[in-house]
Amino acid sequence: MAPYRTLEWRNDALVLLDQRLLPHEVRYITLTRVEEVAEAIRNMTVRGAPAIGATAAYGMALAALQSPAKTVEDLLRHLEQAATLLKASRPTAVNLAWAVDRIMSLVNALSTNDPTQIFHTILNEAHTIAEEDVQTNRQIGLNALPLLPPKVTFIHHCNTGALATVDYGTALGIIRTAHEHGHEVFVYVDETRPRLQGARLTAWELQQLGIPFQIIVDGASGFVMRTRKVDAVVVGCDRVALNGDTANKIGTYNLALAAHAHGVPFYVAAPTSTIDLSLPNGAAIPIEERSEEEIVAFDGHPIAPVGAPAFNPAFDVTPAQYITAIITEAGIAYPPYEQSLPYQVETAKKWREKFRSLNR
Ligand SMILES: CSC[C@@H](O)[C@@H](O)C(=O)COP(=O)(O)O
Repeated sequence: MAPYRTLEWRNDALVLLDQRLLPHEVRYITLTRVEEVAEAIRNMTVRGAPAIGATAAYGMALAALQSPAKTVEDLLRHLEQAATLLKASRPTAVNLAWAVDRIMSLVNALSTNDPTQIFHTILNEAHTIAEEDVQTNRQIGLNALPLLPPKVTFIHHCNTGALATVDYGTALGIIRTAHEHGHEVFVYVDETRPRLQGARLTAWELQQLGIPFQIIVDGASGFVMRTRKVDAVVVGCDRVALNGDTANKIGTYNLALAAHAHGVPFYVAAPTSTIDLSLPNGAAIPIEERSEEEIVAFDGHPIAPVGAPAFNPAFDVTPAQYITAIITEAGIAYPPYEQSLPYQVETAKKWREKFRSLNR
């Protein structure tokens, strides 16, 4: 593994592992301004729904630290602007808004005249969000264990590992937990066009964990399911609507259709911070469109003819009917998701409050 976590707070700055350079270079960048944090999220220096949520929380701490405001009123105005900037940096993963709103509601509930106290409150909450993320991921892995046979072959899409979170990972965390608990694990790793999170990042993590795998091109998953024994597809998510419709990296929907056609269980690993109960279904999930450049060129090298147009939605929505189960830190949600998901969210919230009161 890399020497430090994907993201860490050190000496009043946010340190991020630059994921654009992996797997060939391990380089960290140090950010001291909220504008830099928003840009790092936008340009995918840091990516993965839980990781960008925690990053944004630390971005709010930087906003408080860098603010020239002399009064609490001015500081609150400055923080509102920072919240808007961060939330606009990537639209699909709800963890971003979830983390920023969590910080803002805490700040708004404070009655203090001391800007320093506001900064410390934000920083503590960012640390809490980061630590909760790691525990959540480990629990998702444990919750999934009963679903898996002792010898288990997965297909996995994108990167959902330690790099996509503060540590450990969600769907990759399930694979990791199975491996740690003695299951005989093999993973087909979707390369995940166009940014190759699978070939670059998931393969890098699996190699370091000593988990056997092969990279496949995204279009190979149907053939692999048909000709080789695949026990489960596991993916992460960027936003899950009340009815279970799930937004995740582009290509997930195709994978779910192939899994359905071949009778392979399709599991979504979802921290409850990624569940958006305010949306009745997936139609209202905002889907980020990224630049054509990501498709017509790779790493600055042109692939397509000069001037060729491209359409680049970064995510798609898998209808709930193709999802066998959604695994959260509170347990396993089965259809009908309108009933099971609110229960999971409520349970996780109660645990968080209990944990918070025990640590007070
Ligand atoms: C635990 S990560 C879950 C999702 O965020 C992941 O599957 C994904 O789609 C990441 O997309 P990315 O564009 O790399 O941020």
